Amino acid sequence: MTLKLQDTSGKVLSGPKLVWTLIRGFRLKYLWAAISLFIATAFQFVVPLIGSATIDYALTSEPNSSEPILRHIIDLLGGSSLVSENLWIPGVAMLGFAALGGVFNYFQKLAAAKASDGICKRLKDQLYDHIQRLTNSYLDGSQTGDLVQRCTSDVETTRIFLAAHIVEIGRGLILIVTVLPIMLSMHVGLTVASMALIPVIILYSYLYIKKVKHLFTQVDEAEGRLTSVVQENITGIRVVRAFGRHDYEIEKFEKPNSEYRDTSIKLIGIMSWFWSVSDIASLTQIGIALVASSYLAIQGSVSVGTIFAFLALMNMVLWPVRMIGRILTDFGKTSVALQRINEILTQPFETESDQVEIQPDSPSQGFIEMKEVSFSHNEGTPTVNGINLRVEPGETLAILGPSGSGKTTLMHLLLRFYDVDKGSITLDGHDLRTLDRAYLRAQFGVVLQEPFLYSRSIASNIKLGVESTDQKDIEEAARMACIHDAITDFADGYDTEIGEKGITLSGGQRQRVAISRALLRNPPVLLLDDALSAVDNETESSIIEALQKRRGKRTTIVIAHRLSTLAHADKIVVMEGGKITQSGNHETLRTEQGLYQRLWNIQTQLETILAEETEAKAEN
Ligand SMILES: Nc1ncnc2c1ncn2[C@@H]1O[C@H](COP(=O)(O)OP(=O)(O)OP(=O)(O)O)[C@@H](O)[C@H]1O
Repeated sequence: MTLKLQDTSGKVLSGPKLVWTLIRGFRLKYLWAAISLFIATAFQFVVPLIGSATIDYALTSEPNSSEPILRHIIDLLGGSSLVSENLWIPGVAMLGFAALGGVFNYFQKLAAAKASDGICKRLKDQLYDHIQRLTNSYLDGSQTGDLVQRCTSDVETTRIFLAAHIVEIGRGLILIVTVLPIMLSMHVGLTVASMALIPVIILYSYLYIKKVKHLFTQVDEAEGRLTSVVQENITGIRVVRAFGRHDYEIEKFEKPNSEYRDTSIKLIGIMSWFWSVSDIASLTQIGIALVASSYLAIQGSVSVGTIFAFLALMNMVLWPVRMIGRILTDFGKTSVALQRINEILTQPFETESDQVEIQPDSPSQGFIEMKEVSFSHNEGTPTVNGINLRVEPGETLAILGPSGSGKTTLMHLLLRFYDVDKGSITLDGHDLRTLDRAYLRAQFGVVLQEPFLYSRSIASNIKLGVESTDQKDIEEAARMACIHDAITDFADGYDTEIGEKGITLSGGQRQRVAISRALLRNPPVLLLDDALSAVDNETESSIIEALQKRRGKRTTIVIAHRLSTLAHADKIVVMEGGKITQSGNHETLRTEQGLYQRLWNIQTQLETILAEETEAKAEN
């Protein structure tokens, strides 16, 4: 069931409506919790009534005709003479009722815990699912730590509220509704004196929390920033060490850490005032009740037992009233947390498009065409501009260009991580924007510039994205990527765990595992973004040799800086400043003035120098 925490006009829900929507699907559990609570409360307030009746009717022999409830209780216990001679009877009855109250309290807590855990699991599932499908632009602009905090800490704040406080609100209402008539039936004046400040305390709590709600947002956001810094630091700990940036990082951490501390202290300070004032008000209420009941007792208009019952019942009501402050505080925090969660849940999916998306029946032929493609990450300067490219089925295209010239961006546009701003990209003649994204991405085998491997076995990393496969195919893909021998050298071979709980692969090994993963899919189009940058020359030529076998059958697009990786391609394009400045093949570009020729000359000169040095060494 998908939760929507906003109304049809897009306004985020608040107050009771928010809670009511949140508990959808778990309302029966809360109903059972409320019934258990009602029974528990009923048992609990019988206890002071028995005490009161025992004092009045059995001990002090002061029956008061205005308190039929107490007299009725004594009659139920066997009459005043029997009770006064057998004081264990009210004692056992009080214990029994208190125990029964405890049992039903347990039922209530269990039901509320099951409901709140269920609601939060659903919320986390929904968040996780939504994050998988968010647009790349949203993810580019988000801090990972903050997203993690929304999925964990914000959901936890919600869980605590749902587990403890919804039922507390119920308890407060039940107590007020049930205890008030009993108190009124015993003594109207004393009831008014015992309850006079309660509406004031409730109103004060409501207004106060409303006023400081923005502070909850500040604390939550400060915590988000802190989590982001920690997350970033741990991810980049090697860079920090390599550059000796400990002090800088500690200083950088200091700022959000102090900010979090300061906002928390500010909130605690303000909340302490709130608690103190509401405690003083509650104690004043008890004082008023004590003075009033003592006065009435001196006047002789109420019995000692009535005072005992009154004070006990008033305490029972006052406790949830004091809890209202805590409930409202936590509700304030929870609504801020839910707003932050809702912000993610209302982000559009990357698949939401006005155009009808088609899913061709057969795999792609690998025919790619780009016409006048322009795209900009940020408004203003285009990242790529006026790109025209044609890659025939089975052809190998190589892209070369200085850093930041837009090569990776072009590949991301092909995978439809982003949509083009102008122009069009087609696959087999279909505009990418009309193709089903899952179909589109299934046509590509991709090795990203920074290959990501999961903390799982090597085999599971290679077969990622392939429904079912046998070991033979995994090994074949690993052989093509020249990593099979290295894997079998590990004690656990393909079952070797990578990452936190396992071994750490070298940069070149990681790249080759990622290449195996892409090759195993046997995709119509293979995209390699600087995928051979970390492998040695010999391994590079073996991989290229293996890739050549795909030639004519499967399309390959290679982005690289080394000419040795590019030279074999059918077509080579040079990108500079987001534009294609040259295109041809190795032979034509080698002789044409431009970046390719300059790189070729540098490389040839280096080779000549190396050859001369080797010759000189050999002569010596
Ligand atoms: N997600 C993004 N948000 C904003 N700008 C981006 C983003 N990704 C890349 N850019 C910018 O777009 C430009 C092109 O980046 P791109 O990664 O396509 O270059 P590249 O040619 O692949 O570089 P390299 O050879 O270093 O990998 C760069 O100026 C980069 O800063």
